[in-house]
Amino acid sequence: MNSILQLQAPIQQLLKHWQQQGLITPLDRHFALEMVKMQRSHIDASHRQQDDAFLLFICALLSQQLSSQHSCLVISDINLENPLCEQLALCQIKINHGQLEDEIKQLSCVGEPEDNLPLIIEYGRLYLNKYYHFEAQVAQRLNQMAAINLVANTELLPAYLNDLFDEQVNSKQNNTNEPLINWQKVATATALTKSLAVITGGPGTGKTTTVTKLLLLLLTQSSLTIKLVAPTGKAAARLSESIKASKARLASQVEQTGKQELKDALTRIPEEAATLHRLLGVIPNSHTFRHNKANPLRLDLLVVDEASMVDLPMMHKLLSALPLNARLILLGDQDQLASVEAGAVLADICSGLQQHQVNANTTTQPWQMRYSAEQAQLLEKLTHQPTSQFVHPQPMIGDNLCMLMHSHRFKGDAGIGLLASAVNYVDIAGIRREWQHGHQELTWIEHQAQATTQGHSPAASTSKTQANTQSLQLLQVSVAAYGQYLQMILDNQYAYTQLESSSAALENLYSPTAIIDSFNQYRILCAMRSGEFGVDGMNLAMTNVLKENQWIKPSQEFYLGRPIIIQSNDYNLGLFNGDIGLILQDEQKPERLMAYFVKADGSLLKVQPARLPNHDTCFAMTVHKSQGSEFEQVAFVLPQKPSNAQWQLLTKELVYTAITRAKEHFICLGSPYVFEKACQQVTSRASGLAIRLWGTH
Ligand SMILES: Nc1ncnc2c1ncn2[C@@H]1O[C@H](COP(=O)(O)OP(=O)(O)OP(=O)(O)O)[C@@H](O)[C@H]1O
Repeated sequence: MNSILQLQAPIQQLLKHWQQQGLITPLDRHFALEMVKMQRSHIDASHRQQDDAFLLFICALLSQQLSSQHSCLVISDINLENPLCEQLALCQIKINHGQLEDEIKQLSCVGEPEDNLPLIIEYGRLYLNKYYHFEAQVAQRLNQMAAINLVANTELLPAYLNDLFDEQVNSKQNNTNEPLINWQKVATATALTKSLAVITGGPGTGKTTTVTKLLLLLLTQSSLTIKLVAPTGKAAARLSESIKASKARLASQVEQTGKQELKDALTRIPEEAATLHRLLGVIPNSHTFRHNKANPLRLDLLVVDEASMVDLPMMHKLLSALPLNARLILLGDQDQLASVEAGAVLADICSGLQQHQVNANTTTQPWQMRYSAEQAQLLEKLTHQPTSQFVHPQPMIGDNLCMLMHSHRFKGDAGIGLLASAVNYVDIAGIRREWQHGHQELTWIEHQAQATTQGHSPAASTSKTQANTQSLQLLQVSVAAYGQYLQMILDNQYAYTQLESSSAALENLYSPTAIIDSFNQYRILCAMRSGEFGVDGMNLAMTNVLKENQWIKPSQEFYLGRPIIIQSNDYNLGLFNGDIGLILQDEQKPERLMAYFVKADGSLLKVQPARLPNHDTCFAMTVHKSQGSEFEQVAFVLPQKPSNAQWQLLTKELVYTAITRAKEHFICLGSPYVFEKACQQVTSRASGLAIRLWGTH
């Protein structure tokens, strides 16, 4: 018990009970006690025991919320069934829902936005002061930028837009009777007319294609300093690759126009993307960045890809460092897992377009664009697309948004796209239909009580494998998939032994980049970290089965072919949380092993294994860590019998994110019950950002 703070016996009992039941963590307890201490310093000694207990209760609830990545506590959502409420009567506390907000406002450490107090209440939400300011300032800046209209050349732009957008795509969009709209064209026009543009959509809906065309048009009009960023190194590398590919595709279209200004502008579209951390300028061992409000970034236009991964504190830092006259384009998929840290900024920005909550009975499109009459008219003038049907009396920041809804990556009847869409709409009948359809791109492996061990595959033939036999089929697939990069490593090993006798062997060597590319074709993604079917269990199973098949020799920590995922940042080495590499023979000195990583700009980073920061093996990784990456084949592993705590993590967004990491083949090891129940758990993060951007809707 805190030595300075003397709590009365019932309150001590209450705290003890909460902790024993695992309802609060030591951090929650510490935070709540600090608030009580502070309250005591503000009120006279005659304070009542109920005051302490009530404050402890509210602070424990708030702290619980923050640990679950919510930005605040929504007071009307406080559930009196919450186990924390049991035993409150011991301290003579009665919670009266109707008066709860007023009672919280009476607490001396709770204040209004302008008060310098640790807790702030606004819009029926209780915030930690710091989070309140993050949220309020992010909203203020977004609203400010959203209101800035740019002068669009209505004489020239329609012709350019026609040059770049093929009207034929419309006919493929959907088979409803709704007028077909080329949303990529509309999104480009949106970003040409607004200082802030948010272009969202699922995988392959053409976000990069659209932004490349947009940059092309902008660069025909003026020379701009443009920066491309993404939250992780992997996502930045993908953005860079996608922009290059998109430019290459655009080249022939531009050529056909015969317009020199377009040809010139195409060469000026930047291709290199950096991580957000790199852009903002990391200061080692500090949470602050070199670029901030006092030292803004030097750029005219910033494109942020994978914006769903940007958490509230990071968005705050980014917007603070953005020059006042800069333009911002956010790209991302609002349906993916929300950021690892607090907030769901992209989902909140898009929330005003939501027509209804997605639930198990919904199969209709839940989103609809929301324009002001002026913007709809301008967009129609520029694009000749019928946007007026989406005029809304309260457009708010709707004028700045565009949602792309048609995936060009997955052909209309491709299983991955159809399954992802059914999961996204929580369409259980659709999910069952897609699994039963027999799509080539989808493979279902059922968790079974007892797996058969017939067959002579390497995995099945082993007796020492520690993995549960239920995952044998998956291990066989994984051995075959990982065998590709491991074969390249073995070929290199042989070639190195031949180097002395034949210099021609050098030509046969695979580069580290080629081997890492091959490794990145396939990945096991687990819903959980721990347990037999979590990352730890699957990594152990893979290590054993690959060893028994003599692909690897894991007798020492850093063995040839070991995949590594970095778990913490090391600014000196230039390695960051989530970076993935391989232990390979050193190209210069093949007798020693080095860890190789491909960085965001495509360059290779070679590090002595002993110097690696915190890391793990990475045959399997969590779905969370896979955000921003894609693989040809993905094997998604669900737990067999989730515990109560594990059920909390099994959400629709997790399943959707796992499926959409796969480009060609999606395998799932699970049970239909767990898969479907996970899809029915739709995440919602408590925040006030949506209200600040959209008002109450
Ligand atoms: N209008 C279109 N017509 C035909 N194909 C298109 C169109 N737009 C995009 N594509 C194709 O779809 C694929 C995905 O496009 P793009 O990379 O722009 O999508 P994205 O939304 O950025 O994808 P990701 O989810 O990977 O970020 C590309 O092969 C691209 O050529």
